[in-house]
Amino acid sequence: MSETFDPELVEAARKAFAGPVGFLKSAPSLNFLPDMTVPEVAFAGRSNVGKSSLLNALTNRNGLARTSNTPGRTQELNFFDVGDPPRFRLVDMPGYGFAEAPKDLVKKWRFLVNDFLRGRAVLKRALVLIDSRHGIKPVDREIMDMLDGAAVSYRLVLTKADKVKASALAEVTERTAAEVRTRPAAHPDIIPTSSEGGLGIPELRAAVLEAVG
Ligand SMILES: Nc1nc2c(ncn2[C@@H]2O[C@H](COP(=O)(O)OP(=O)(O)OP(=O)(O)O)[C@@H](O)[C@H]2O)c(=O)[nH]1
Ligand SMILES: [Mg+2]
Repeated sequence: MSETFDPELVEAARKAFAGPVGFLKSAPSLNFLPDMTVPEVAFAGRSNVGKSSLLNALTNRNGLARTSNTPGRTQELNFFDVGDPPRFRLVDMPGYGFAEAPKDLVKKWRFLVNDFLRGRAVLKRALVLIDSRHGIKPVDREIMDMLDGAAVSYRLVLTKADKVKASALAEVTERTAAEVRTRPAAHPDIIPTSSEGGLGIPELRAAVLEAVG
């Protein structure tokens, strides 16, 4: 189910995210990653699920991460530093699983999960975003299998909550929580969010701050 966060953590997270945010680097390949000096949280999910929009909502900066109606907008790993000096780093990942996705993108994703998500010591958590209207899809299960297999700690976040009725949101939250309960590396609680309406944004900030310690 959804979770209640300590108000002090929520306030600390609000302050942390209100500080300077800078685009650090776009990494076209795993040979060009930033140094491992700052703890990281990565945003994963199907194309068009709202990863870049959520990153903008969290940092309260429209247009920081580029968003688009066309699936496949984000093609590289994009790193954003929060705080100066940086307190943590947010990683906007390319989306997976869109219909027109070239085969090599699926391969690229396997590679990303195996080599980036598993191999990066500073990566504290992955957030796996799920569209509130659709719930978990088979391709999300594939990604969760990889994360469980690689023992990468992750948390499921519902996006676009403003697009569904409250009753449908409660239902998809419960259904999603029931499914992740059996997954070893998944956090048991789900955070429903909306980048448009602001639902769940303070809570997700708190979850990020908690993950980076
Ligand atoms: N109504 C509503 N629309 C949203 C929300 N979040 C994102 N969108 C819209 O969904 C579309 C995709 O958003 P992006 O943030 O670009 O999605 P993405 O996951 O980064 O996509 P890729 O980079 O292609 O993987 C855009 O048209 C957004 O405006 C939300 O919370 N509510
Ligand atoms: Mg994107």
